Amino acid sequence: MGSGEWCLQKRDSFKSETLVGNETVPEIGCLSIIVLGASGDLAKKKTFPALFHLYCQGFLPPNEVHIFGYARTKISDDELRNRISGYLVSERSASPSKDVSKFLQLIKYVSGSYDAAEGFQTLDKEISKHETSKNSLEGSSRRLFYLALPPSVYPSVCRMIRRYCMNKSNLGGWTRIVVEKPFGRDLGSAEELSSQIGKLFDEPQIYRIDHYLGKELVQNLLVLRFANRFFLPLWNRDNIDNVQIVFREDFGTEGRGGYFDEYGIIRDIIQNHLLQVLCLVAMEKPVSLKPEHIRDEKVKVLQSVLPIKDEEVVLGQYEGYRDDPTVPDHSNTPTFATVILRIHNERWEGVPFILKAGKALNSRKAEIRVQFKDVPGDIFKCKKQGRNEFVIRLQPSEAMYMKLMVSFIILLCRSESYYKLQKHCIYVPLLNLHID
Ligand SMILES: NC(=O)C1=CN([C@@H]2O[C@H](COP(=O)(O)OP(=O)(O)OC[C@H]3O[C@@H](n4cnc5c(N)ncnc54)[C@H](OP(=O)(O)O)[C@@H]3O)[C@@H](O)[C@H]2O)C=CC1
Ligand SMILES: O=C1O[C@H](COP(=O)(O)O)[C@@H](O)[C@H](O)[C@H]1O
Repeated sequence: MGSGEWCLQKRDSFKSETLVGNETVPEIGCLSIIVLGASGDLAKKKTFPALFHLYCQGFLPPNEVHIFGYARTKISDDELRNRISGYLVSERSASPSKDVSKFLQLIKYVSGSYDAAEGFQTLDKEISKHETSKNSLEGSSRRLFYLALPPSVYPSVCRMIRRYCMNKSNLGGWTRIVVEKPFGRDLGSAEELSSQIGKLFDEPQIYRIDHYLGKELVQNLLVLRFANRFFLPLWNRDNIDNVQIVFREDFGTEGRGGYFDEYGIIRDIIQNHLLQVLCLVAMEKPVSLKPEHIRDEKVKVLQSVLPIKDEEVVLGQYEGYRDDPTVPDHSNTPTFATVILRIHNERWEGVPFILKAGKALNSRKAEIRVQFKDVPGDIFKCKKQGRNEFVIRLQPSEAMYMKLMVSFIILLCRSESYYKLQKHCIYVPLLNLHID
């Protein structure tokens, strides 16, 4: 396959095999995907669009998959469909509007609270109705619960699922839950959450996710670092001056105050997305690509981070944040933060990792900027000499580029202006060449 070509593998469905006792049994039942918090921002911007992409690629065949939305807001099936339809974009489909309307027909909405039996009993009835209509043998069907909700409600929602909505017996079917970040508010609440969910579900049933790990260039970080000789000798304190990991968004909370104000930008972005990226940038080579080996190396990085100094933290809140009706009038929650982390180990001693995140800024961008040290013994005596940088732009328009020093003459030598320049040029300045 030539570079730049897409590799799209069509699968018939998500069916595979599941372990029942000591035996593997083929999955034969139908699949229900239940999005809890379906009225919210994550659901409309990311979860339903992601399901739509899977549907368009043939992973969610309508004869065996149904999707349920659940939240407290009292809306009809069609109202939910209208809320999300504008976010469903299929660039590669021949008939996008047909795909959208077929996909929307797979969705049913159930309204109910997150801590009372009634809503979850109704939800269970609706799921069972769908399973029966597909002639799915009781116990063979698969139920995937996606919690697009603030972490404060995970324990009660998990209890309700456990009590009222589990797959009924063990005939190759299963019940799984997907939980979003942030996982709690601090160490104590994260440990408590883990133990609460752990009492209700076995570890293989629980999926904790961070969608930054699914971004193409984040997935590429290990390959970049450990499959390219180029970077091996440079990636350390001898050559790198600082690393900046930056997230900026050009919109504010937009009605998400119910979740955001309780957590703030540090818990929303830095503690999870940016720390995951930091770990991949800073970690040592794992023994293999097994998840446990990668996790072990990430944990070592986190264990080596020194306590943060107050003078190396800046917090801010954008003007107008409190005008959002879902935000309390006197909120002190930060919507911007810069934090310097220092990793106390042989590779990174003395190299600041500058983490920045902010909402309602002037542009939308997420990037990793590695700034190299100045070249020793500069013979060019050029005060404008910039630093070498290696930049990985995670979004928008994924890119990797380097900032290198070159001479002006070389840059223009193939263009007409070179010849014009030659006549006048006595002094050749150094240029910061930006290769995108
Ligand atoms: N938005 C995004 O792009 C992303 C968000 N996430 C994570 O997803 C989760 C949800 O975020 P998001 O959808 O943005 O947030 P929202 O504020 O949109 O909340 C989602 C839904 O949860 C319910 N809800 C909100 N606040 C509360 C509350 N205090 N108690 C009970 N229910 C509440 C509301 O539904 P109703 O009132 O109808 O019940 C709301 O529609 C968070 O953990 C966030 O970190 C992760 C990745 C990206
Ligand atoms: O997790 C979150 O991420 C989004 C930004 O995600 P992106 O993939 O569009 O960069 C952010 O808006 C939200 O506040 C946060 O909860």
